[in-house]
Amino acid sequence: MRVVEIRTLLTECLRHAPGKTWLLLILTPLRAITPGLTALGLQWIVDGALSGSRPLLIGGALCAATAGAFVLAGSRVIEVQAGLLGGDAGTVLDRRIIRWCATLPTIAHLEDSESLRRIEQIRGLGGRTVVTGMSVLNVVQSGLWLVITAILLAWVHPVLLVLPLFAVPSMLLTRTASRRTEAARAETAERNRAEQHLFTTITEANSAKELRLGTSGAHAAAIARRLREERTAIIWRTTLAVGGLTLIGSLVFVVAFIGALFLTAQLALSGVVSPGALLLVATLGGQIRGQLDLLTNAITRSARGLTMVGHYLWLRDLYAASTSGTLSPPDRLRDGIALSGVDFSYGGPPVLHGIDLRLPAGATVALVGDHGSGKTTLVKLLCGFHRPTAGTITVDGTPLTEMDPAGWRERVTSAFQDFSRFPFLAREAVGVGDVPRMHEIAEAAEKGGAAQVFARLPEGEETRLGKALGDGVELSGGQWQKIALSRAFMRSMPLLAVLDEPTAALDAASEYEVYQRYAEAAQEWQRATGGITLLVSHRFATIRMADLIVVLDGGRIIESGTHAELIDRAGRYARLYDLQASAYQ
Ligand SMILES: Nc1ncnc2c1ncn2[C@@H]1O[C@H](COP(=O)(O)OP(=O)(O)OP(=O)(O)O)[C@@H](O)[C@H]1O
Repeated sequence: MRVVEIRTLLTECLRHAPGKTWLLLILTPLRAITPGLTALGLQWIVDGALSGSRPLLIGGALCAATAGAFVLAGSRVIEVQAGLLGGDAGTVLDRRIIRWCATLPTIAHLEDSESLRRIEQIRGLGGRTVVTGMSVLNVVQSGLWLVITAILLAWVHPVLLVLPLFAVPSMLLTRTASRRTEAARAETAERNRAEQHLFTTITEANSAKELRLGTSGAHAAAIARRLREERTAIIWRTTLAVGGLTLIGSLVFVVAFIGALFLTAQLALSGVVSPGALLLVATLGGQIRGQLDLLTNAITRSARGLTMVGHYLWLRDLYAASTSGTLSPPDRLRDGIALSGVDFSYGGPPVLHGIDLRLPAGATVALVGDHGSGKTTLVKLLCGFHRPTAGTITVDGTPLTEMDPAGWRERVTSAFQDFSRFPFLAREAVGVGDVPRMHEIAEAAEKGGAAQVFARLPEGEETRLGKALGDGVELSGGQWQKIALSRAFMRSMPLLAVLDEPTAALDAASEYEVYQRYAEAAQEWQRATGGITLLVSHRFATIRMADLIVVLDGGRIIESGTHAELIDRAGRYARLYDLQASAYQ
């Protein structure tokens, strides 16, 4: 039993639409008495007619009519109320889910396939809120119906009590079948997502060049075909198994039902029960399978819906845990940012080990290392996108986890190698770097190089970029980078400014120039706020400008110091520096 999930659902419905919820809570289980009332009514009508008893005939007709009226009117009321409740509570839940997904400060859930699967399943929760709630109520209704049916059958003859038992194997097999369907759904969801991702990659302008020049296009198409074939095989296997299981279950019950009718007919012939009892048993017995199907469907639907509610609770807890910090970041850094014993893993083997590092206030720090050595991961931890698996990060002595993530993010600016290509107007693509100051882009556009890009656009900064939101102008890789860099310049007083290879598409001279310009601009706010600039680059002309250089290898810090100190030490940094210098000679 998923008590927590059911309680959450009930609480949400009662909070947003108490009247409709109470009405459904009362009316739905009441539906359980209608089939029994109909069967009893029919028996009395037959017995009344055969014995000439007017009260029995009228009583039977009243019973059957009341049950019929309730089925018609009650079900309509339930349907309408459930629809309205779905609108009320479902909309609130959907809005909340979107807000949590959009504002969750950490990004671990977007880099892990299990979390992505959960998020994909949560997406439809709003629309399914009432379906799930009604399914839970239908389980209660069908359970009650079963009890009433058992009492009526036992009243005819105690042996008939075993009839519903013969429907149990059928029910269990149907449940097994629906579990298999559920498992197949989960198994195909991941392939479906991978297939969609491949389709997007194949049809995106960005990847078109590589796909056409290399053999990766054919490779991607082959993977998509394999995923589709695997998906179809899973669906076929499941459909066959599910069909076989439900057929066996149905056959068992049909044999038992025929036996029950035969027994009642014998009892009626020998005068032990009235002839009307045969109609009662036929009516109730004929409904057992259908009602048990309703029960198993209701169980399956509630299980699926409650799994979604479970995912919703997971997202809620994730959101609560990652936004638990409340402290505001300092106005200015006095000491700096310190990492102590920091380990990190993306779920597999650790990618950062025992990082002890102090980034002094007002300094420019460069991270150096081979591809995959952990530079971007370290940057992501400092931005608060991930939390360390062990160890602490403190800002002027305050743990980052205790800080309000939104507040910290407002004091961090960043430009990444995999920067976003926002399909907005050119000025907006820069301005979103600091939404409250969105219209003051001139300085940032100048410093980051976007001003040069604007000058070449047909409608200047009013030009729409990219093709995703209309027929905009497509930019070159370097031009997009200048837009991204300018966006990073929008925050005027950051405590941490990250430049993680945002200039990789520029040549070495242009990168040097950009960083020079950046360093000049940074001096002002570094003095004013004690802010730290964190550079990630593979180019030593840029790296050597930093006050502190940190060399990473396999997720560990192997050297740190100024350029001069590291050259004197003649270690890894000095060797890499010599290698690059000799390549330029
Ligand atoms: N989202 C992720 N999920 C799982 N593993 C990841 C993820 N991102 C990075 N890694 C792994 O973490 C390690 C460090 O990666 P990271 O991106 O931090 O390296 P890097 O030094 O920035 O590399 P580069 O110079 O190529 O940008 C690598 O082994 C990489 O495979």
